[in-house]
Amino acid sequence: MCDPRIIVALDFPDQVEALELARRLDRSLCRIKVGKELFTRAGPQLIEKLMRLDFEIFLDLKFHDIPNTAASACTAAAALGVWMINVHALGGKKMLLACRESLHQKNTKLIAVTLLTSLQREDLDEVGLFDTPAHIVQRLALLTQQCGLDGVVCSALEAAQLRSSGLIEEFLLVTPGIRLADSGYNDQARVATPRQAVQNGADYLVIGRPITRAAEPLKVLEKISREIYFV
Ligand SMILES: O=c1ccn([C@@H]2O[C@H](COP(=O)(O)O)[C@@H](O)[C@H]2O)c(=O)[nH]1
Repeated sequence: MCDPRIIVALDFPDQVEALELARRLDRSLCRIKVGKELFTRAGPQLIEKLMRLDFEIFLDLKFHDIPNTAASACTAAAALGVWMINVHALGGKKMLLACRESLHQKNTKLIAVTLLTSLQREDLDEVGLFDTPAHIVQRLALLTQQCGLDGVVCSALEAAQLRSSGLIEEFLLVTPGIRLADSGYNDQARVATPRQAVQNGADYLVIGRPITRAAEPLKVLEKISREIYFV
């Protein structure tokens, strides 16, 4: 199978809308991300339905809990046969190690969210993290790699710096906060265009509303795929 770099975030309140949109996409050009809202409403049956459409699934539940609970949740998520799952790196080293261990000999990729792409410097100050997003992302990415996970979620703005900071080449950088030159930020803060993201070294681009809210989602997906193909 080819390795499409675009992951379409299906943030919908019900599975009818989600499946309808998925059927309009081209599975050779994208994977699908199912997040908290859709999974809470539609559950594991939806994952099966999307996999029957031949999509690989990133189940984006961002587990963040004590090590035993987070690790058990990872085991349960991976048992659904999804391509990728995630946890929050701020859960700390013991949690990351327990989650990694819980997926021993499983094919599911495990990545960790560094700092949400909706956060900027002032938001970090408010929760007592007195440093730049770039520094915090860097520290959390190194910790995640040391714990043996497959990669991190970060913004594309941090990707170039991470790539030149000694992370192993195979370590995956998965970047949400992707915005087209003519689309608004919505609730995102640390954003980049698809082209900038790939130039900066992102492996996968998570794109929701710019595709799912477009009048012709497939056309936007095809356009972005062409834009990043030769970068
Ligand atoms: O740091 C993060 C982690 C996850 N996300 C998720 O990605 C998509 C982005 O959707 P857009 O509509 O393109 O903004 C969404 O599902 C988030 O939950 C993120 O944005 N940032």
